[in-house]
Amino acid sequence: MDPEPDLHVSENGESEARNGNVSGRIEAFNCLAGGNNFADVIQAKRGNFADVSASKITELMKLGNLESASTNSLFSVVNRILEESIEKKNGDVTVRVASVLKFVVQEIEQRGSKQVNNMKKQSDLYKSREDRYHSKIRALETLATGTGEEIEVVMNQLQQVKAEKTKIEEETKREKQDLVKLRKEKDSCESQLLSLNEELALAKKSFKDDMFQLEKKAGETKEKLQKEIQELEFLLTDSSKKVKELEDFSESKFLRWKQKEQGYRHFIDSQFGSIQELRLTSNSIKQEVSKMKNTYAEEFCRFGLNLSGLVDAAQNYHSVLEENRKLYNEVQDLKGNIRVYCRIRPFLSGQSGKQTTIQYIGENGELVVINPSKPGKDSHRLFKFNKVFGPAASQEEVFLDTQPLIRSVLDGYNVCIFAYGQTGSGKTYTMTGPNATSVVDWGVNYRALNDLFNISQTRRSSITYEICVQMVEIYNEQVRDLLRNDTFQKRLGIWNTSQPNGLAVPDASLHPVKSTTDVLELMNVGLMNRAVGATALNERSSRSHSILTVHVRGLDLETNAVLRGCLHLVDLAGSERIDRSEVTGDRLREAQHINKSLSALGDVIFSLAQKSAHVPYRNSKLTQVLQSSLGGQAKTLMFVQLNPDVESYSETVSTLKFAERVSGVELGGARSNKEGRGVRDLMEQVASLKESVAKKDDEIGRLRSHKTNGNSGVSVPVYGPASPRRHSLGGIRPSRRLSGGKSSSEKAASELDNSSECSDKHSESGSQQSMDDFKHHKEFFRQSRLAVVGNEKFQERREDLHLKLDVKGNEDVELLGFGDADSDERLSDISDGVLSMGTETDGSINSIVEYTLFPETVKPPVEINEKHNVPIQLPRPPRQGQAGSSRPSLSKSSSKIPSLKKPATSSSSSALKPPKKWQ
Ligand SMILES: Nc1ncnc2c1ncn2[C@@H]1O[C@H](COP(=O)(O)OP(=O)(O)OP(=O)(O)O)[C@@H](O)[C@H]1O
Repeated sequence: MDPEPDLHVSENGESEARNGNVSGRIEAFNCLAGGNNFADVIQAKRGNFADVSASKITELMKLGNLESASTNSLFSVVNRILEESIEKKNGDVTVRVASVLKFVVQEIEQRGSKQVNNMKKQSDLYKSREDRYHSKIRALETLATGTGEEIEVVMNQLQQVKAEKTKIEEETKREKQDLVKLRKEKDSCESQLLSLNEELALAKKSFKDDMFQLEKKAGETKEKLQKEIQELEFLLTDSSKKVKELEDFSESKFLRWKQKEQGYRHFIDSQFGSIQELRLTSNSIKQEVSKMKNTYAEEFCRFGLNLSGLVDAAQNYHSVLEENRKLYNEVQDLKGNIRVYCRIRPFLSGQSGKQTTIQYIGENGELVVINPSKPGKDSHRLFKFNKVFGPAASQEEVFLDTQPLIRSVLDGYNVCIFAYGQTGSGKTYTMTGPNATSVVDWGVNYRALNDLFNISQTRRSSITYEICVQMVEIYNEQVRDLLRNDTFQKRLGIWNTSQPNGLAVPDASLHPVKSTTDVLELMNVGLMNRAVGATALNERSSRSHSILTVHVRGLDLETNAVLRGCLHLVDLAGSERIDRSEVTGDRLREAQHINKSLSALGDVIFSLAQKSAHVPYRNSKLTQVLQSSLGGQAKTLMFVQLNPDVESYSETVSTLKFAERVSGVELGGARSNKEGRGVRDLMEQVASLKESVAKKDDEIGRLRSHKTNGNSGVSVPVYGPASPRRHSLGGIRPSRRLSGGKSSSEKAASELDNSSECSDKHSESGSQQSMDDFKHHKEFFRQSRLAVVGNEKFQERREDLHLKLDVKGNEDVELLGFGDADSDERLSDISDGVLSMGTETDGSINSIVEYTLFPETVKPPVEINEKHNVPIQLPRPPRQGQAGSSRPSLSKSSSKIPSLKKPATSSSSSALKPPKKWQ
């Protein structure tokens, strides 16, 4: 900090140097002694200069406060004012600031001019002093020339003066320098002043603009406020009016409410009275209700007890239904009905927009198809089968219902499963499956064999099984072995009788298989060899019937009994009409053959349904191959495949009609091909009996000749052949046919009675041995008749034995009960002349039991049609209390089980009508 100068500048501009220092004086000039006062004022007002009123500032200026302020402080004041004014941008402040600035600038200017004047005056003063000193020097010089001493004094004085002079000169020099500095300062002040002026002008301008804007805004706001005030005033007047109205209204309402309140009070009083009354009555009602509640609770308890019984019954209803279904199937099994499962193919990819003919699929095998293109009364058709599988049914579901049938092959039954339906309806899909490599997609064939292997493995400790397969196809009425490549084109012969070993095509190669893998390999070979072609209905259509035959031979390790089962798995060729498949040439020939063979299949089935004496198996290779499974004691299952497309409606209906006829066919109860030890013992017994009979015959003959020779006087009557064999062949059979009313076993026993009587009568000297043998035989039949009621298998043995004794001689032993002979003994064109006799029973267990238990319900006697040597069924006398046959038809039996009743369709009776056309 500079020391505060103690120099005063008088008003007339003369400065008095107290310390004799010029620069100090100039500083003192700059830092006005009285400036402290103004600076204090400014200091006090710093940052709040806007609040200094204009009058006060003018007052301050008038008082000379500014004059006494230093230039630096004035500049700093100006700066601060400008900064603040820029910050605040206040219009009023700007005006005041402008005036202050003007004043300050004027002051600075005045000072500058004053300083210049002072400097001039000072330099004049110095000049005059110098002149005086010069004259003094000259005077002294003149004096010095007078005396030496004086000279010395003068010289000293002169030196002093010179020193003073140099001092003054130095001072002058310094002052000059100061002057230069002051000038410079003045220049900078002036330039600062200029820039300040410019800034002031700019600030003025911007302040003016701001002012204008603010004024404008103020005007607008004022207008707005005025408007709002007007509105508010208007609202105020309006609301006051409303308030008045409301007051009036509320007053009138208040009056009305008061009136109402009085009315309600009256009403409440009266209501209160009536409530009291009601309370009393409700109390009495409550008491009554509680009494009633108690009685109801008691009754509910009683009802609950009764209902629980009903609930149990309802819960059992479904199991009963299921049982009914099982029983129905069992009844069908016992009758030997062909089982029919219907499977509907889903629409294939790209067929999603197609209309379906399937309207309803029932749980109990009901199926309703409609013809959407021909709506009307007759557009709906109802069919009923053993089971209907919808489009969503999986391969596994389908097989689950087929499994029991396949398992019975291991118990020695013959089973035939075939798929029937138009081209592309899914026959191959069901039988083989779309992809042999995927187990999920496996069809019935693979699953069946897999199952056979699995079961045979689980039974291996008690029964050992051998399994062999054959695979043939029937293409254009030629049978081809699909598993023998070298003889692929070779035509195979078909045995024209049912073979004891179940080999319908003996020439076809027989392949032993030990695992499912073996089967898969063989079947792949077979499928590759199958004749396929494209038709308008299917890209890769099977143009042949393929037959996979599985032969099973089981040896019971305990009893040594041998089981023989045979499983035919048949994938028929498409059944569509020729015109639909749009084929010509070779394809036409194929289609004709296919249709012919399917038609022959229909004829056979129809003949079987009608129990015709003649079954035309020979009309096609297909029926010849399947003879053992269609007419024998086999279990048969048909898959009816349907294409749901509405365009296939007529095919679908004709397929369903065919299937319905098939489902009505009774083949007779299936029989197991079991060659047990008991049977073998019996056969041995029979053989020894026959031997002893033959011996007796010889003996009798010998005795007779001996008597004739020895006693010529006594004539010995000559009888016909005394052997039971000849007797049975000649005499017994016709008598059996006409005997009526007796069961086969009884008849056999009576025949034996007759024969023994005959022996007694005619061989007076017959040996005791022979008599014993016959008695033993007779006794055997009696025993077996008693046993049959509880033992069906024994019954079968007995019948076998009866047939053996009755029909044939020694050579029949091999065929008894083990082959695939037609148990109904219907006359087939294949067995013409071999099994020419009829029989009283249809060979089924049912009928045998029926004969045994109800001898009066025997079948009508059969007469021989002389011309054709064919047995003719005579009308059967109606059984007591029963109008029809002793073997109730399906519809009759099902009428006893309401849930299983067949739908009353026009085609339901068709099983008894000859088909117009099978295809
Ligand atoms: N249940 C099903 N689920 C899915 N696709 C099926 C089903 N049934 C059939 N298909 C498909 O329908 C098409 C025709 O089936 P498939 O070849 O088995 O008929 P098909 O009756 O054997 O014909 P063809 O008589 O010409 O041999 C095939 O593409 C098959 O994969």
